[in-house]
Amino acid sequence: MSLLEAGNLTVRTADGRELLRDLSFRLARGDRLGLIGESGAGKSLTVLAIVGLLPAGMTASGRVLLDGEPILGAPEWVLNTVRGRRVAVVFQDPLAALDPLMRVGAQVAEPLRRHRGLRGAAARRAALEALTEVRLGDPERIARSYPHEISGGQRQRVAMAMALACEPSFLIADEPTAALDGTVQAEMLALLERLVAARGMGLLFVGHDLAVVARVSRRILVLERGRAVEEGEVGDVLRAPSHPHTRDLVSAARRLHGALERMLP
Ligand SMILES: Nc1ncnc2c1ncn2[C@@H]1O[C@H](COP(=O)(O)OP(=O)(O)OP(=O)(O)O)[C@@H](O)[C@H]1O
Repeated sequence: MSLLEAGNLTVRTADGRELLRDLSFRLARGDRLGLIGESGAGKSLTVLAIVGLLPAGMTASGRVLLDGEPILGAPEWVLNTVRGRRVAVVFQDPLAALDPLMRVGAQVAEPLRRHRGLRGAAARRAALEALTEVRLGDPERIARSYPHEISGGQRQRVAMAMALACEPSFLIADEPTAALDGTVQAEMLALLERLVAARGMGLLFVGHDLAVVARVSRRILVLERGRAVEEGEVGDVLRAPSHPHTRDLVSAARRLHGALERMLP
């Protein structure tokens, strides 16, 4: 059985416009699928539809199964037990996931309280462990800080610690490194790869940068204007892209890479 299965997933606006059309894919436990496409292709709506967080007025149809259990259209109380415990999402902007008025440690402890019933010292200890696992130096200090007192890279690690605290089997990372600069981005990707491998989680990695998506994914699904246009193993897609849109993405990435190579001594 797949960890996640999306079948004919379609998202419509209130006035009936289809923003995502007939998207179908499967993800096995421990597998890594990259979802790539230009701005506006429908990547974020795919993520929001899976976790039942579409903007007001939009509706999703089709199937989304998690471990064989339908979650699309499931009542809110069911989704509340799924989100954060079985499926976790890390978004591009960690500030959006963090409460500016709450210390980091208390925020990381929150999902542990809600889903695992941890309280007091046990919750604090588990939160510190979660912060240590994402390789944050001096986790005690970080736990005492407010979000604005730590760097952007540290905030994204905190968001990752929150996402992973309850040991979900499925992680969705929606452009998690897009707001970070080069070195911090590379460190974050290495951390993500290590944690996904160590825990055997399924990963849906969303991005617009082919080099980044190809690095962390085993398979890749290309979206164009709300439709899947190509799917395959990363190596195959990079070597022999079959759809014109994929060919454009690959040649753009090659040009960028080639330009860098030429600038190097
Ligand atoms: N709240 C909304 N109301 C109306 N249309 C929306 C809304 N959110 C997104 N859309 C439209 O849906 C389409 C897909 O948007 P989506 O955010 O999923 O794209 P994306 O691939 O994630 O792009 P980006 O890389 O820029 O985040 C776009 O045409 C966008 O304009």
